[in-house]
Amino acid sequence: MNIYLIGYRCTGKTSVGRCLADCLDMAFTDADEIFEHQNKTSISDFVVQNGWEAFRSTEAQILADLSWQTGLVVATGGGVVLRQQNVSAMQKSGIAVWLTARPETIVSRMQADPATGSRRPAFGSDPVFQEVIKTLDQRTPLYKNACWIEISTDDKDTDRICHDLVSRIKIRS
Ligand SMILES: Nc1ncnc2c1ncn2[C@@H]1O[C@H](COP(=O)(O)OP(=O)(O)OP(=O)(O)O)[C@@H](O)[C@H]1O
Ligand SMILES: O=C(O)C1=C[C@@H](O)[C@@H](O)[C@H](O)C1
Ligand SMILES: [Mg+2]
Repeated sequence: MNIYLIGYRCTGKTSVGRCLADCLDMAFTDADEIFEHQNKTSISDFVVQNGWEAFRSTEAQILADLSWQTGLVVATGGGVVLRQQNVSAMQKSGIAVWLTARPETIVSRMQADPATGSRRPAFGSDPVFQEVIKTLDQRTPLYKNACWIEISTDDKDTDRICHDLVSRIKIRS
């Protein structure tokens, strides 16, 4: 069984995922890192050259490959729920945990993280706060539908989130 961390940009999928894998003695993997490694380019450069649909297709292929493996904690990309085939692959091969955060939290983490320029290209021309509100509005039902557990990451450090998550996974399984 795999544990998939889903949620918007900067909700902490990568940070919490590493900690969770350590705590549960599972292997950690990050779909965005695999993407950049396989394509030998940053996500931002890939999207500029090939567009978002090409990104989504490659992302789906990576997810499908991971879903054949077991014992993984997978930090997914923030848009993984946009394709139903990804949701089905996650549900067949494990459980999905939805990490949430307020839009203000997301924007402040995005602005502080040096990886934003290369990993989190804008979806359009909206100012970042508006983009976050609009995209969360579209995706919230998709995250909700895909997940087994939902956990807020506001005002908590990664260790605390990880600890809470381990307890909740143990109670529910
Ligand atoms: N609980 C937290 N408290 C404070 N800062 C956090 C927390 N979780 C993550 N961060 C910070 O937010 C930034 C993004 O974190 P991370 O890369 O784990 O998010 P992500 O959900 O994997 O994002 P993406 O979808 O873009 O891959 C990092 O700078 C990280 O240190
Ligand atoms: O929210 C999104 O659609 C994305 C989030 C990142 O993790 C990357 O997967 C990419 O920038 C797309
Ligand atoms: Mg990540």
